Amino acid sequence: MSKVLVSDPIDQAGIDILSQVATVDVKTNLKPEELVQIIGDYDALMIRSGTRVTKEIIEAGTQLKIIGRAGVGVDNVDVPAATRKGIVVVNSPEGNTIAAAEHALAMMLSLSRYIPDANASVKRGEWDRKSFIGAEVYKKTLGVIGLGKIGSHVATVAKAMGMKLLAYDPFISTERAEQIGCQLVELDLLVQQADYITLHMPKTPETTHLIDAKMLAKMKPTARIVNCARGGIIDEEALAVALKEGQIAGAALDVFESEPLGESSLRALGKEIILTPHLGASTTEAQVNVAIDVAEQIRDVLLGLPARSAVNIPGLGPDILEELKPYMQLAETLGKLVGQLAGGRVELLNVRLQGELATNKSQPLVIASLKGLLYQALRERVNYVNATLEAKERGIRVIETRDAAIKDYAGSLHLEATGSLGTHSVTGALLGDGEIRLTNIDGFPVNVPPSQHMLFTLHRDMPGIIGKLGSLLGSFNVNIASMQVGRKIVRGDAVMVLSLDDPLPEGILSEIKKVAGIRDAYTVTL
Ligand SMILES: NC(=O)c1ccc[n+]([C@@H]2O[C@H](COP(=O)([O-])OP(=O)(O)OC[C@H]3O[C@@H](n4cnc5c(N)ncnc54)[C@H](O)[C@@H]3O)[C@@H](O)[C@H]2O)c1
Ligand SMILES: O=C(O)CC[C@@H](O)C(=O)O
Repeated sequence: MSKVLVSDPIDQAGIDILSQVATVDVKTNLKPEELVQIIGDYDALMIRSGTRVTKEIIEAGTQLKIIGRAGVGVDNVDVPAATRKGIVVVNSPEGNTIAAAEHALAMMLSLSRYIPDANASVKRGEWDRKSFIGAEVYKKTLGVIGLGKIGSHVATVAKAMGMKLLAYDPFISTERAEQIGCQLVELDLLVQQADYITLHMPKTPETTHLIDAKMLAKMKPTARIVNCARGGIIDEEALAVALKEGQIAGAALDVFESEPLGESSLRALGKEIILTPHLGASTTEAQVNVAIDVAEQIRDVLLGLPARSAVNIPGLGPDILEELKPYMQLAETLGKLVGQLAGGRVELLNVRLQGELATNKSQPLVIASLKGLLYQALRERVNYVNATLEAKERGIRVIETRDAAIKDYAGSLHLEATGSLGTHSVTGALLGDGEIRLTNIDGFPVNVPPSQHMLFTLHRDMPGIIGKLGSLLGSFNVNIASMQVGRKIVRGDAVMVLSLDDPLPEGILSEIKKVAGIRDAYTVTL
């Protein structure tokens, strides 16, 4: 019989499902070194946010087939390490949506009426009615940043309470926002006009400290902000200053840059702030939902069936999976790349399956391309199961073509994304050893392996340009690992593809675009 280790508190409904097919050991509060010692005995690991599944733990899990995260965020799992070892990582993308949305709404109302402090004062034996004069949300403007599953539910309920809705989400279409009753606006306008702001996007390099001192300074002095998404989207130090100096009226936080929250200037503030210990998903209903959702997937995988919400490996039959697995990685990488080159909102994705990939069996590669494309917006919430639906909801049209006659490589994949900022294309193939090669960028032939940090320029092929770019990167202490120019004619238009050892520091992209001969530049993180 298989063995499952449950290392965080999980609802009994989940344990019951696992017990149908496996021996289940519940061992919570394990130290990392204790987990490394025992994980070798287990076929599956089920966690919540309390267990950090590091590379060391994954390496020691010699029998591990699946890691199940009872919740959305897999930020506590080293997914690349699991993928390398062929371990499926599954989550529950929707099980706690309502719980998190209701927590955000509860935070907004509590903040408006000072409920936590008023309650504490009565419990201290006081009867103070003057200190807790609140504000109504009716007819006020709510700015929703991140109009995905949770943001949409918050917006729908807020509308029913008579609020006017603004939304900012660079990956959502105007039509989709209007369906939910929101006016899609730029971020600056939202923060300037909103009486209440609620955050519902993932934590990414773009959203980290998105709400910083400058952004807080743009808000109304009566504005109140709620963060039930991820810690670090708000700069906590800047927020404490803004609240102390009365730049904004209030804030309610469920999530923190570092959890559990340690020493923090936020704790010293008064009734203008509410702090909860990451309780967004903590309802009985949500915990039952996520436990059942993830336990069923662990059960299925242990029985040799596909998982329905795999973050890393698709829920396909083992035979097709085996055949397509290397190409799935290619498709996802190309999707990530073309999405970042296109920037902003993508409206159309053209996927051309070439050479031996031009068969019906390759359809999952279209899904993998979409998963890669949507990763920028949705991070671990997009998977092979929901990618098509998420794309449809975002108004992304997908055109799939097949061309068996293109035989530069045994099989290759060409993606073209058209969005609000223009059209970009990438082509890629696999070498004999399974290594990915980018073979064409925006119509220019190249031959480069993808790397984590990349820089692409569109420029005029002329003497000195490579040197200028090299010294500019050097002056910012950015090390170039490799560089290649793709051109069609000498001294015509060209692309330069650079693999960098380090991420590009902020501000450098605009400097690069100023170099004479460079028309455009894009950074990509894979
Ligand atoms: N507090 C909790 O316990 C709790 C519980 C569940 C989820 N969460 C968090 O809530 C957040 C939202 O979850 P969800 O299920 O609604 O996710 P989702 O994927 O359905 O929606 C996220 C939305 O954010 C948008 N987005 C991405 N980058 C953005 C940017 N730079 N600016 C604005 N919008 C951007 C995406 O387009 C997407 O529409 C996530 O961070 C998730 O981890 C917290
Ligand atoms: O309570 C939890 O397990 C975390 C919930 C939430 O942040 C998630 O990512 O699903």
